[in-house]
Amino acid sequence: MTRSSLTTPPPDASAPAAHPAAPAAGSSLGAHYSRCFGCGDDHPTGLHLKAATPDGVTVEAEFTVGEAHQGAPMLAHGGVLAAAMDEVIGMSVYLFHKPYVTARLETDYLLPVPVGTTLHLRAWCNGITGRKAYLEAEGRVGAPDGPVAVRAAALFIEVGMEHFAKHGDLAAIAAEHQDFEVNP
Ligand SMILES: CCCCCCCC/C=C\CCCCCCCC(=O)SCCNC(=O)CCNC(=O)[C@H](O)C(C)(C)COP(=O)(O)OP(=O)(O)OC[C@H]1O[C@@H](n2cnc3c(N)ncnc32)[C@H](O)[C@@H]1OP(=O)(O)O
Repeated sequence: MTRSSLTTPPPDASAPAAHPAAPAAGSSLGAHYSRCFGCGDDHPTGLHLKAATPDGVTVEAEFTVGEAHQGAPMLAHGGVLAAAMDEVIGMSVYLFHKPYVTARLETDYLLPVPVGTTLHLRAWCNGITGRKAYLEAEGRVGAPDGPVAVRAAALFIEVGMEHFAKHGDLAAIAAEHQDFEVNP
C-alpha cells in the first residue's frame, strides 16, 4: 500500500486489543443501519456488504459488484470501490465500541473489477492514539486469497454521539442499534 504519513500510525500508537464485548470469533456482523449504502438491506442499489469478524478485531466481508456500481461499461466505478473500503474499515473500527468517522481515505486501484465479480474484503487496525485510529483494508478478486484489486489506508477520528445527533438523525440509527454502547 502506498500510504501517506497521515494514515501511518505514529510510533506511540498502540495496537488495539479486542473489546470485552466484541462479537465472538466467527460472528456475522449485521447492518448498522438498514438504509446504509454500504451494508443496508433496504438500500435498493447499495453494496449489501456481508461481513463477519474472524477474531473480534478484524473484519472480513464480501461484496458482489452489480450493474448499479458501474463506471466504465461493465466495470466497477472507483468511487464505489472506495465506498466498499470505507464501509469495511468502518465496520472494523466499530468493533472497539466507540463511534468513529472517516477523516481520510487513501485508495490504490491495482486491477479493473468487472460487474459480477465478488470482492473479498478484509480490514484491520494498525494502531490507535488519542482520537485517531489508523486502519487498512484490501479487496481480493473471487476468493479470500485471490489477486488484490484494491487497497486502502484510512484515518478515522473518534467522535461523540452528539456528532450524529447534531449533523444527522441519531434517532434513526439508535432505533436499529439499541445495544450500541454510548459509554463503553
Ligand atoms: C446511535 C449511533 C451509533 C453510531 C455508530 C453505530 C455503529 C456503526 C457500525 C458500523 C458503521 C460502519 C460504516 C461506517 C461508514 C464509514 C464511515 C463514514 O463514511 S463516516 C462519513 C464520512 N466522514 C465524515 O462525515 C467526517 C466529516 N468530518 C468531521 O466531522 C470532522 O472533520 C472530524 C470529526 C473528522 C474531525 O473534526 P474535529 O473538530 O472533531 O477534530 P479536529 O481537531 O479537526 O481533528 C482531530 C485530529 O484529527 C486530525 N484530522 C482531522 N481530519 C484529518 C484529515 N482529513 N487528515 C489528517 N488528519 C486529520 C486533526 O489534524 C486533529 O489532529 P491533532 O489532534 O491536531 O493532532
